[in-house]
Amino acid sequence: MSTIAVLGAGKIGEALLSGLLHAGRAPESLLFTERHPERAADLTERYGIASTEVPEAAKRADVLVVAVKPQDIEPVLDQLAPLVGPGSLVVSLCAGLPTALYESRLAEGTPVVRVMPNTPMLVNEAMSAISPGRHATAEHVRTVEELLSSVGKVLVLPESQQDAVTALSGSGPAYFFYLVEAMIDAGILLGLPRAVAEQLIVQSAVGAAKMLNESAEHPVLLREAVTSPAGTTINGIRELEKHGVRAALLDAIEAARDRSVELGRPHQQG
Ligand SMILES: NC(=O)C1=CN([C@@H]2O[C@H](COP(=O)(O)OP(=O)(O)OC[C@H]3O[C@@H](n4cnc5c(N)ncnc54)[C@H](O)[C@@H]3O)[C@@H](O)[C@H]2O)C=CC1
Ligand SMILES: O=C(O)[C@@H]1CCC=N1
Repeated sequence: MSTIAVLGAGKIGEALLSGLLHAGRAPESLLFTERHPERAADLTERYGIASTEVPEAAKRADVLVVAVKPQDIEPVLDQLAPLVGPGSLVVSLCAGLPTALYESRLAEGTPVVRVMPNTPMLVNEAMSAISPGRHATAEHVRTVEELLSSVGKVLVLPESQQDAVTALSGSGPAYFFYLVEAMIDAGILLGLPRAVAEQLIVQSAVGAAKMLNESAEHPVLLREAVTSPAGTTINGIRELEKHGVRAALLDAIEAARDRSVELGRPHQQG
């Protein structure tokens, strides 16, 4: 079995490690590096996965997954530069960072694949979009596709779409959580106990997600089926429209896309 090293075991790094274990990978086939020793010790205790340093990770792993914040990439590139080459496979999970950045800093011919996953990886329901860089072959793409398929769904897309993907599915779970949080608050406003409001809304979200996933019908039709003539739902919809919630979502996702572009800008070539 191949060895995978995650460089930077924060929220998404942990989600990947945990998801891979959940999918049946042996802890011995996984490694991670982490700059905070207490965090590293905690992860090793919880998951039985060993932490290491970048040179050891580069030596032992077939796949090096970079999962540090985009703002922390420079020292990682400096460390990787003398250690990786065409025989390695570098997978970047970093928002905004182009494969060209890695290619310009690592040995000529180093294959790089850019991925935008999301935290539902923790429960095997990730949505990941993957884009090969200049030196990544179909085989490299297959390797990354296989890896991420074990923790959710995968699409292979051109890298030019990665900033939009980041805004939609990378950040998307946060917007659903935000909506759920606001709806629970509404339950509190109406006088329901918090635990009851939570159960009502979370199960409604799970049910709605399942219908979206399993029904062949468009979301508009699913919504219409809940919206009875002169019923309750349409009164709520009128308020959502009055408050411009649809436009707010368009703006929010566009702003997230813009930030992804901005995160990559200092590293733009030429
Ligand atoms: N959190 C999310 O939902 C998603 C995050 N991402 C991307 O994943 C990357 C990580 O994001 P998060 O996990 O949220 O951030 P985070 O801050 O939770 O994790 C980053 C981890 O990297 C460690 N780190 C930083 N520099 C290091 C170094 N030189 N060596 C070893 N460890 C180092 C930090 O100590 C931290 O634990 C970002 O680039 C982000 O754009 C992508 C998709 C979703
Ligand atoms: O907020 C962020 O920058 C990261 C990337 C996508 C989701 N979380």
